[in-house]
Amino acid sequence: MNDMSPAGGAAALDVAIAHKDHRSADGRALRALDDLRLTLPIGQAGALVGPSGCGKTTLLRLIAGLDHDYAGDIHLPAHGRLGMVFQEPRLLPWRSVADNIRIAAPEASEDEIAALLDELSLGEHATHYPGELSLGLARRAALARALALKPDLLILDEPLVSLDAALARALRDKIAALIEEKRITTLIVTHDIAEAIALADRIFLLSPRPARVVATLDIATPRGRLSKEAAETLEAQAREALAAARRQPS
Ligand SMILES: Nc1ncnc2c1ncn2[C@@H]1O[C@H](COP(=O)(O)OP(=O)(O)OP(=O)(O)O)[C@@H](O)[C@H]1O
Repeated sequence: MNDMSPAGGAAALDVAIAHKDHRSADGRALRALDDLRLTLPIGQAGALVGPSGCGKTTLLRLIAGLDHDYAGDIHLPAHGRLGMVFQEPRLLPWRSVADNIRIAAPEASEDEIAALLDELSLGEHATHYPGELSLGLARRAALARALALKPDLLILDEPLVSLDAALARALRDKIAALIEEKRITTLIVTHDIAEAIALADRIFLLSPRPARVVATLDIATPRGRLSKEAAETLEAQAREALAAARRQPS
C-alpha cells in the first residue's frame, strides 16, 4: 500500500513507513527505512536527528512526494502544500531574488513578497542575482521563496550546514522567530542536537540505517525560553538515546 495524501482534517504530519528499499549497485535491496513512525502536530516544528547515512534524505524525499516507491502511509497537514529548502538553495541563476520568489509563488502579492524580503533582511538584495549572494543570503532567499508559498508543511534540509558559526546562529534565530510567528508545521533535518533543541518542539531521534525513530523528545518550554541547564539535560538524553541505538544490532 502506498498512500500519500493530505490528511482530511487530521491536524498533523503522520508518517508510518513499513519499509523503503534502495537498489545497491550490484542489484541487491538496501533497506533505508524500517518501520519508521512519527507524528507532528499542526503548527509545531519537528527535528529529525540521526547519524550520517541513516536515511534522513530518503525520508524527506518520501514526505516531499519526490519518491513514491515505498511501503507505508504518509499523511500531510491539510491541503498538503509544501515549501522546501534544500541544502543548496537551488535558485534560478538568471532571475533576481524577487523574481525567484514571484516565479515560485505566483499567488503571493507584491506586498507579501516585500514583507518577506524585509523579514529576512533581504530588502537590499531583491534585485540581485543568485550568483551575487553568499551562501547565507542564498539560503535566506530560498527560505523566503518557500514561505511565499504559504506552505502547510515547511521542510528544511540542514538549513545551517556550511555556514560559519555567527551566520548559522543568526539564521537559526531567524528561523526560530519565523516558525514561532507563523506557526507553520515545520520539519527540519539536522545532525546537530543543540540546533534541534533550539528550533524544534519535538525531536525525532533516528537509528543508524535502516532508520527508525528510537526516541521522541518533546520540548515543553516555549522555544527560546529553555534554560541552559534544561537544554543540556535534553542534549544528554538525546545523545544517550542515539548512542544506545548505535549499540543495538539492526
Ligand atoms: N538512490 C539511491 N540508491 C541507492 N542507495 C541509496 C540511494 N539514496 C540513498 N542511498 C543509500 O541509502 C542510505 C541512506 O541515505 P540518505 O542519503 O537517506 O542518508 P542521510 O541520513 O540523509 O545521510 P547524510 O546524513 O550523510 O546526508 C545510505 O546508505 C545511502 O548510500
